[in-house]
Amino acid sequence: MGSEKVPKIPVVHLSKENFEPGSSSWLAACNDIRRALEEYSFFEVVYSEPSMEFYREIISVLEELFNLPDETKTRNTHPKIGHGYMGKISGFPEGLGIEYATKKDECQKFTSLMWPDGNERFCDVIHSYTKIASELNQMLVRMLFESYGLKKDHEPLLNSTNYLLRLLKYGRSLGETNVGFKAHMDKTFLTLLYQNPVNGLEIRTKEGEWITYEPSSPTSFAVIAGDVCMAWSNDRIKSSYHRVVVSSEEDRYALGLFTFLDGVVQTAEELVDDEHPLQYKPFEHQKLLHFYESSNDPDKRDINIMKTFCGV
Ligand SMILES: O=C(O)CCC(=O)C(=O)O
Ligand SMILES: [Fe+2]
Repeated sequence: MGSEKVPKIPVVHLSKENFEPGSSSWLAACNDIRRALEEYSFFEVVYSEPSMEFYREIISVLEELFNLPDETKTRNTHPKIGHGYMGKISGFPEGLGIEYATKKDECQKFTSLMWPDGNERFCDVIHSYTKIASELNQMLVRMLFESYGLKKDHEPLLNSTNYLLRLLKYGRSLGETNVGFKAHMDKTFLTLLYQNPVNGLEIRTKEGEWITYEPSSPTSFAVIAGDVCMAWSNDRIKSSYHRVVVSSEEDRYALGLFTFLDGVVQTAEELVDDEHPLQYKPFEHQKLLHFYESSNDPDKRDINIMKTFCGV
């Protein structure tokens, strides 16, 4: 019998209510999060929300949105790639972005663009979902800082965080065998992904093996480390290389919450020492996005662009 270990995506259980910062279970979870990110750049968090009933609402409003005519969805324009409407091009899902989605008026603006006569239910559901996911993101950042012994330092980072919500649909057209998202690394600090029961998200391990994310419950989120987390952590946490391959007949819906930072981002000085010499110069997150978008390198999705952008 083979004794080879099959790599498994780490799972962390967190609850909004029953979790006292500083308690032993909190500190143990902080360390689990750090270890998961250092080892896999990715983990599953089983959270206390959303309820099953709210989960159904989320998926139902997504179906309603993607059923709108293309000429309505394409009204969602944005100068930044992936922030507005993403058409159905080969290798990518259909997507719609809502920048600053934690703000109710931004959700309202998007809703009015899609439904000029209004759609209060859509607006409320999407805004409430973003609230849940952004609170979870804040808790995770706080725990990550704490696990490195950087107790109070998470506040400036959280205060300068902006959220982009991307709504995604992977639907197979006639004749297509699968639909997906080409392998890439996110240009975020962290990304939180939530989905319907149709799987497809895969991550590549350090050993080069692709493993499928199979969420264990409707309160599971995938947590993905992005390029900015890699620079902040001085390469202790690598950016996750991931892709989506959906071969199911059923449509896959996913919601991605992407975090971007204002101002200058610097590597945490406590994470620089003789064993871990400084890898990245301070940089602006917005300039990183611009650098990536304006690069003509056909392999830019597959390489560590941080080294070229701001490597020491
Ligand atoms: O659909 C997913 O689960 C992943 C999407 C993704 O990787 C992205 O939007 O950057
Ligand atoms: Fe991604």
